[in-house]
Amino acid sequence: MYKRVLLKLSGEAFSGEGGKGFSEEMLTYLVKEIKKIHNLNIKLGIVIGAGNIFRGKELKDFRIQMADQLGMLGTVMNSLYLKNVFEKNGIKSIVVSPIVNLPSVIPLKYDFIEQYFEAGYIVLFGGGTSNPLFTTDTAAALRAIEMSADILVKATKVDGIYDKDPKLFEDAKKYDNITYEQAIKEQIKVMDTEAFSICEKNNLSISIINFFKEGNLLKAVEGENIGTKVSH
Ligand SMILES: Nc1ncnc2c1ncn2[C@@H]1O[C@H](COP(=O)(O)OP(=O)(O)O)[C@@H](O)[C@H]1O
Ligand SMILES: O=c1ccn([C@@H]2O[C@H](COP(=O)(O)OP(=O)(O)O)[C@@H](O)[C@H]2O)c(=O)[nH]1
Repeated sequence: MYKRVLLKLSGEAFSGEGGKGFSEEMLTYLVKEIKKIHNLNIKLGIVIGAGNIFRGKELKDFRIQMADQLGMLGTVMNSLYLKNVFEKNGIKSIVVSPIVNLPSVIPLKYDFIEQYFEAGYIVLFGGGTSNPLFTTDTAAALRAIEMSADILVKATKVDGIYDKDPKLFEDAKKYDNITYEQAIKEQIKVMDTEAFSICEKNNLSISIINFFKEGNLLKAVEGENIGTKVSH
């Protein structure tokens, strides 16, 4: 079982696939899935996207730098939202972010992260990488390395990495294992090339799983390869 896990959650984990906003049903499901791994006494960091609010690319009339800043703020909003949901369910968490100064957001300081873990908090990393032109996949890779995670779990809406987009091609074939090199060469869209590259350089394995299948998150943390594992 992995002991230090960075979980990348799409904003769609809050809204349901393809949706916007916050769904009560989805949040109940999210809490149930998180409780299964939180009880295992692992050090858990979470990077949340903002696809349920803004994705920079979706704001067509905006300059991308502007749109991406809205996206990054969205990730902080989601982090605070999740902190509140966790609180109501007896789960201790803390929001850290380099981009905003708010009373319930703690500035990102590497030296303190371990103390939050030791005190039993889930650390919610908001604000992405703090730079436009990136996505939260890259932020997840960065934070995973910074917290010395054993694994980066990308919980998304497909069962893993396929030889082509499974949402578009019925005959797409899933890889159980793939190297970073192959993922980059084949320009696999499920995660940014930057994220693959950061993980490759730092020898951090990635587990791509379908978040919307009950029990998948627990299995991934227990080390079962239920989706696709990206490694050397
Ligand atoms: N080769 C591929 N294997 C798996 N998924 C792919 C592939 N190419 C494109 N995709 C698409 O990538 C999507 C997941 O990426 P993305 O939408 O960025 O996830 P998230 O919002 O969870 O960060 C899937 O819905 C899938 O349709
Ligand atoms: O380092 C970052 C991370 C995120 N974003 C912006 O925030 C949005 C939300 O993140 P993402 O698309 O990764 O969300 P997800 O698809 O995972 O819900 C992105 O589209 C970007 O516009 C950004 O500019 N820099």
